[in-house]
Amino acid sequence: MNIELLKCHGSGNDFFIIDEISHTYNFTEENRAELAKAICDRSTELGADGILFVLKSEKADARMRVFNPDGSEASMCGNGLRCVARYVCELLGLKEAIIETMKADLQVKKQEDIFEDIPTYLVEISPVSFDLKDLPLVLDKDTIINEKVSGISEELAFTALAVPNPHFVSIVEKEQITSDLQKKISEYLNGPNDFFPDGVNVSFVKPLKKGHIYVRTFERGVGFTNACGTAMSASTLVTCMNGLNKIEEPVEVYNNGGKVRCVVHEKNGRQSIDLIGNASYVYRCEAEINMEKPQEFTLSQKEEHTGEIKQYAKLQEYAQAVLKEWM
Ligand SMILES: N[C@@H](CCC[C@H](N)C(=O)O)C(=O)O
Repeated sequence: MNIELLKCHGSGNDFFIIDEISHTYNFTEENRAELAKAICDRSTELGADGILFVLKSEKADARMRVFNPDGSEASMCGNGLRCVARYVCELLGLKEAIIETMKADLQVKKQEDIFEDIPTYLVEISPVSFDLKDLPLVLDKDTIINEKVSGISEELAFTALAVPNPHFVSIVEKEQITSDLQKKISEYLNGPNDFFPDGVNVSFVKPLKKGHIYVRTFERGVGFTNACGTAMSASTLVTCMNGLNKIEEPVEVYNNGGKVRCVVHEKNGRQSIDLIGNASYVYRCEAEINMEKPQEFTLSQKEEHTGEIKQYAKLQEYAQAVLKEWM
């Protein structure tokens, strides 16, 4: 089977978009999982943090399904949704759209460029839940908000929230960022453990100065990535709950792949977050894939988006310089 792939990224969190609106691939569920394992494998010519399948929707402008490199399906992906937002808006000639995801239909909108000549989209991150059953996190209580959980860390306090994919967030100091603590906790919680039966995305957040934070995430089904959009959104909310930032005010969120902007909203006691950032294209190619042996693919017609790559490098350089100064 010949499959068209579009390599894209949001904050250096990179994905392949597979368009099932314009093409009929007739993937089975097993095909999707196996395809993710094969083409996201970084030891191959391809490699990515996930696949974004873009499908027709009966109730929205399009539907997004996200698969992690380990073949698991994620309920949401913030950086991926910005890329899908751009793809769908350009495909359908729209400035805003509604995208159906596993648990919610979400609003996406074209925005003013976050940095010179960087295609920028705003995506809605919601619903938010602190109910441990929604992650799930197995503990004999309903929520974990800024609490130490015995058996996970005696040192750090965490907040558990679903947006709606599961996140475990701790506000830390620089020493904890540079230590191997996050790796140890994340690997434990994403292996066989008594707390998170489905694994969890684990983020360390370092406040830089008012309105600016740094977030690093170990993603479930992936490992450390340059950035995780839902994690940066969840982390911004956690900093607002801690009085470090304010609801309705933009927060600049730095990450290892660049920067985004998050705005937390609260209405009738329910929170949602706007995640605003780049949706960049890297290259397009065609892959000849035998679904019986997807790891033995061959590639053709690679076409690079060199202008976008160069432009994004400037944003990255800027973000790195800020981090060097403020961390
Ligand atoms: N990178 C994503 C999140 C992808 C899914 C995550 N690994 C999970 O399993 O929940 C983002 O940008 O939000």
